[in-house]
Amino acid sequence: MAQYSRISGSVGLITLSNPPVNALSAAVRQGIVDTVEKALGDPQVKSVVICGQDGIFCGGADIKEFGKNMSGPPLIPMIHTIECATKPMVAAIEGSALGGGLELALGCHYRIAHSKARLGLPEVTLGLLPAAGGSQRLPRLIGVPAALDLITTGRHVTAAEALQLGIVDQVTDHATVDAAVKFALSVAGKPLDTRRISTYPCPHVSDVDALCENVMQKVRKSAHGAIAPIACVQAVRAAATLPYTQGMEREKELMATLYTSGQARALQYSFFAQRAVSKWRIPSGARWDTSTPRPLHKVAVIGLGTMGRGITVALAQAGLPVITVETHEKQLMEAKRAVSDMLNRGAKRRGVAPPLDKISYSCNLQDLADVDLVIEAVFEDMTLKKKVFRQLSAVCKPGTLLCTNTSGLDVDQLASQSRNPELVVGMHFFAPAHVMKLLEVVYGPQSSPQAVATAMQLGKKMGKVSVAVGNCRGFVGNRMLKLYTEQASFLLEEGATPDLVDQAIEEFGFPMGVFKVSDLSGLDVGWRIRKEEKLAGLSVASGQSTRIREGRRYSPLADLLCEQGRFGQKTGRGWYQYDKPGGRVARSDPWLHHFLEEYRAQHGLVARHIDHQEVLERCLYAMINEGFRILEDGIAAGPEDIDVIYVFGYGWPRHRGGPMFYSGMVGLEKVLERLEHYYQAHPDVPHLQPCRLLRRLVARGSPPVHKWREVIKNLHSQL
Ligand SMILES: CCCCCC/C=C/CC(=O)SCCNC(=O)CCNC(=O)[C@H](O)C(C)(C)COP(=O)(O)OP(=O)(O)OC[C@H]1O[C@@H](n2cnc3c(N)ncnc32)[C@H](O)[C@@H]1OP(=O)(O)O
Repeated sequence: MAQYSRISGSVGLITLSNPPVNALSAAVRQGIVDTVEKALGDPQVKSVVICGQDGIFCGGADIKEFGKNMSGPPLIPMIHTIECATKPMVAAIEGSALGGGLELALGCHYRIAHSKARLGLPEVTLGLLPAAGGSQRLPRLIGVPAALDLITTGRHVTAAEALQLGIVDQVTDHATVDAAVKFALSVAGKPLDTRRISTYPCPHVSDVDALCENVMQKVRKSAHGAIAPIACVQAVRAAATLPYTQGMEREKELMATLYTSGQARALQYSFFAQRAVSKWRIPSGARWDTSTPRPLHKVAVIGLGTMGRGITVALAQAGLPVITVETHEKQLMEAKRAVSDMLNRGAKRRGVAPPLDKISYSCNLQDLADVDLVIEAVFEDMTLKKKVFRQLSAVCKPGTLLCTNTSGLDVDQLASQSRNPELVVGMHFFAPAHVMKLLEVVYGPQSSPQAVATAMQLGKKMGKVSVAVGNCRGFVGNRMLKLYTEQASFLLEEGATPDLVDQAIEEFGFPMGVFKVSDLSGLDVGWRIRKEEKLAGLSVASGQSTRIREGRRYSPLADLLCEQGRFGQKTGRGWYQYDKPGGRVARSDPWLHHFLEEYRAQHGLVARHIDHQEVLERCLYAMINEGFRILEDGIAAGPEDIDVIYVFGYGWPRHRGGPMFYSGMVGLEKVLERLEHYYQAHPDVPHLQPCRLLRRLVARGSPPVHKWREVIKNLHSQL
């Protein structure tokens, strides 16, 4: 787990060896302890280089070991021994030095990094802090403000930035280990007193309390209830105000609270869930490791509205040649300007050249004859999309993959319009498409393994977290969201206000409450869909009660607001009021409260007191119940898929893992009991009826989330 050799006569070389990222498992830590002892005890060795096998220094502590009984040598004394060594210790950093990996490097006397290496202390993203001395050494090395930035955000820095900050001593474009060995030879025998970071005083900051308080306030605002960023500030403050040994005590104390917290469990689950979804498998038996994606030389986007433009930008930024098509020259030119602006802004931010030359613009569908993949992003209208699919099917070369960007339309219906339905998949992007990380890749019963693999790989290339999901109304994300927003409206009917509901949701950790999101995205979008579905507007069958549609409870509140022209931010009025159309700051609206009172009076509803707990239970448990139904239906392969969709696409607080993980944290019995309670109170809301899988899991003793797949498999085999 750590190999030892002597090279260039007097350099001891320690190579961490634990593929794929050389994580510091118990065996690796033991290997380091043993090989360091060997190197220090070998009189021939005058200096030591520590590197990692296969081009990566170290991805940090082995996250799989967290939550289990820790065995093997602990990191802190191991790093302390390295720092106290009387022979120069040099870290040769290639690939990544993250978390415990960087802490190990900070224990060394020198650090040489390859120019492509990335360094960071991302523990905060796992609900932890750098507790192997990282929170105490980094501020001593680079100063408190820079350390606060790196430790509270967990961001990775490039080798160039690391050099500028003073984290590394040298950056090389050549073989890193060779450079480190050369360096180690040059420093052999030199005094090390000035190289032990733990002995450095923390660089002076004029008002450390004010600085830390300022950062604390920022962190509190952006953390949405996450505790690790706050502990990170406290740990760095200890480095700035206490001697090293006392700072280490504080680091340990803070870590002890985080290490066993539910938030750390949720964040670590989320880390693995994000990776698990890339290993997709679908009911046809096709899977990630047996399906070969199609090479993409040229792709196309049809329809350059908001979504089409964002998708074009994401494709061009991923380095793909894109041809875009709009119906009219005027719209095409408008879109070209907007796309170019977006690319220019993105390039400026990243300090690179804008990939403007990757995109060509056309009004002629015939220009798509030679593309390998098309993403159709026209208006969300089935008739229009079908027409486009028929045209594409006639124009494109055989084998071209046809993808539709839709937020919920039936992908199978569209596939039926194509000559090759096996080459059709849905690609549900989230707005703004060049920014949002989530992509739902929607497969149908006929989609070929290659089509799914290609869309998944394309998503990855665009930097997205792609999740393969089955075809159903709203797919996974929007299908669940519908139940959440529906409950929110019911709560208004029963006595809540948008302010109260949003406050409860934001306190839970969502960046924005349900009504603020609705105002932001525009109430008219859902209204148009409900009118098409004949749930709203003039086409509603006469004689139907306003509050019942298709035999179940329906809230017409959003429709009524739309009838008044209250579409949200864009009209300056919605569930809230704004200072002007397009205004961003939501203010409570007395008109709305009065409107709700009148509505209740009109329908004989008596307002009752609703507390935050009920808001959360009604909105979140209804959504979670639908998540279980989605698993039951086989639309998502496992709870991780749903959780990743919610964390990356819907603002679910990552430190709560995702809706399915959260239900396990709450306790499945409790979720079941509360759903039963609410279903009894609202029998006209069938979605509150606890579904079979939830009942089955509770009957099986509520196994942890990673065991659910077995229960789901059994359930499917009985159907
Ligand atoms: C009181 C107790 C004191 C305890 C002290 C504990 C101290 C903790 C400090 C830490 O070090 S916490 C860990 C900090 N490190 C990280 O957060 C890094 C996590 N990893 C990454 O960011 C990336 O994996 C990477 C290193 C940048 C590589 O990215 P790449 O895209 O190349 O590969 P992935 O698909 O992400 O990963 C490949 C494979 O490796 C698994 N893995 C990655 N890192 C770890 C890890 N630190 N521990 C265990 N496993 C890891 C990952 O899950 C993938 O596995 P798969 O099975 O192939 O999906």
